[in-house]
Amino acid sequence: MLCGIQLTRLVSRSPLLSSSLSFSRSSSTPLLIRTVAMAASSPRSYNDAIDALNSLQTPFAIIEARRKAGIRPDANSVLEMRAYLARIGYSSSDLDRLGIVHVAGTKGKGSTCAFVDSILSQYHGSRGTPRKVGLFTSPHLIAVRERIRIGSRPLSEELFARYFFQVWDRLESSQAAAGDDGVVVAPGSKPIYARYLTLLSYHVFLSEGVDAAVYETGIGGEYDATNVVDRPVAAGISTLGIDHVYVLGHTVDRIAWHKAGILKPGRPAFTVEQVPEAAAVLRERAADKGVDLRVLPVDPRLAGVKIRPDAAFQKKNATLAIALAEAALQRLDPAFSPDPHGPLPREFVDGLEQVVWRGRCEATEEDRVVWHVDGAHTVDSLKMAARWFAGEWAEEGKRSRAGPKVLIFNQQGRVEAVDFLDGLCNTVKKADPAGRGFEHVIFCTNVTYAATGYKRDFVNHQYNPKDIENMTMQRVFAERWSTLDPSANVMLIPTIEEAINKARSLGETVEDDQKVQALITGSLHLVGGALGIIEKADAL
Ligand SMILES: Nc1ncnc2c1ncn2[C@@H]1O[C@H](COP(=O)(O)OP(=O)(O)OP(=O)(O)O)[C@@H](O)[C@H]1O
Ligand SMILES: [Mg+2]
Ligand SMILES: [Mg+2]
Repeated sequence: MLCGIQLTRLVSRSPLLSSSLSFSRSSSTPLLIRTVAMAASSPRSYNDAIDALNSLQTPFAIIEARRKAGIRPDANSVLEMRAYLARIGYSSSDLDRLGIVHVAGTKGKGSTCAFVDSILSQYHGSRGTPRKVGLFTSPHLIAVRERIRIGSRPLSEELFARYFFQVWDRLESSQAAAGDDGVVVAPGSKPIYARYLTLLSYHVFLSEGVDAAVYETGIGGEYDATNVVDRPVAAGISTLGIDHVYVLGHTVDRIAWHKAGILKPGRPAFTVEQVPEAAAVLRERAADKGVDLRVLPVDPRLAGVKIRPDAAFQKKNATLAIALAEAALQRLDPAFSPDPHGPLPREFVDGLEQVVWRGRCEATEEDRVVWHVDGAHTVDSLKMAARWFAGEWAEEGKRSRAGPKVLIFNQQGRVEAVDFLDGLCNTVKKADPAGRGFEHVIFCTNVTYAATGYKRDFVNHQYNPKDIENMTMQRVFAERWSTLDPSANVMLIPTIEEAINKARSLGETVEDDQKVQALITGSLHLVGGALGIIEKADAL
């Protein structure tokens, strides 16, 4: 026992750092070369591509050094992306062929993009327009390839590997020392992980003849890798709040400044209602750029449309998606004309109702456990997730099935994550008429399996390996939770697999008609790993 916290397995004995990959952080340079050499001589499979991609992650030590030196992404980041784009054979005007809908925001970017994609795919199905719809999102839930979709389906492993190495070879063979904007990137060099995937997405979509591509920004907007698009068919900014404070700044107005970087002169632009500080910055930046930014109240045409979850935040996402899809269709189909007062076209309703966006407010049930899974990882979105869980739990209560509440939580990257816990704890307590919070609270790492470590697609060099081995963050979380709710049974469990097994074993102790009500949240990597284990498969 550790200050009332039960340590379920001795952390020092856990194989946390064993991974399905052959290289370690301490020897990344020579092994990186080996990975590349292997890739060149082998059949170049999907796994080879993921290994090569993982070698492009910035190691923890370099991230730390940059942080200490105060180095942040700046205008050069975008110039470098343009240079890389040129090296793989494209100019930013080639991107015009993609009919890009560009989305930034702190929360709801991915959901909004998925809605737009789903609506456009319905249109494709019924009218043949667009010809092909592409979707680029981040991060991934189960596998890297789901970040690049065509026709709403993740790129196949085969296509991913083929295009991945085409980009790789073009970059390696390029002798150019300067991009079209004069920025020098070393000959043969490659951009880091997220930028490489962005570059790859352009190559995939252009090669495959995509004519409507929906793009989620990675971090921010102004200096984001996706911000090489000069003429999007429309830009949208979803709900703003606090996240990525090191890169974007600590206040919502700084954050809004970055996000507004995707607004482009003369191009349709939309946002939803924002907190006043954010709204003011968006307005100012839009005016500076000569952009007519429309602020959308929740679309009244959504009445009667079954959006999941049926929550205010999701209606905002859907509202933004409708406006973006309308703008894209106006470009593509001269016959299309939106009717702001009439009912939504069938394709919009079907697109919104049938969207698949996994790992967000997702419930799945087994014998003794109902799993509630949500990848929220900011203060605000965790409150949303907690509210959703509390609502679901109340419904289960009406059916007398509500067994004990179990939380499985992790957030690896953000030191401020300990402050996420208060809202989560209190929201759930408030929703229980007896004022009880989670009876059992498990903090684990994002390491997938007890025996084999990380699944390849989740290998992450960006965190301090010692912190993971010692469960440093999780210990801080556990202590905070014990203060917030002394009656909770707080546990530290090293891997996702073991955390799930623990929740299942709690299910063995409940009454026959009851089910453990488990919430898994705090990190999309946690949630993706958990879904893979719960479903015993890659849940793509
Ligand atoms: N508009 C919103 N406001 C607040 N929370 C939201 C909103 N939309 C979604 N969320 C919450 O955030 C979670 C993540 O949603 P989504 O994937 O759409 O966000 P995102 O902006 O792509 O986030 P990230 O890329 O940082 O993971 C959802 O599961 C939900 O709990
Ligand atoms: Mg984010
Ligand atoms: Mg996202």
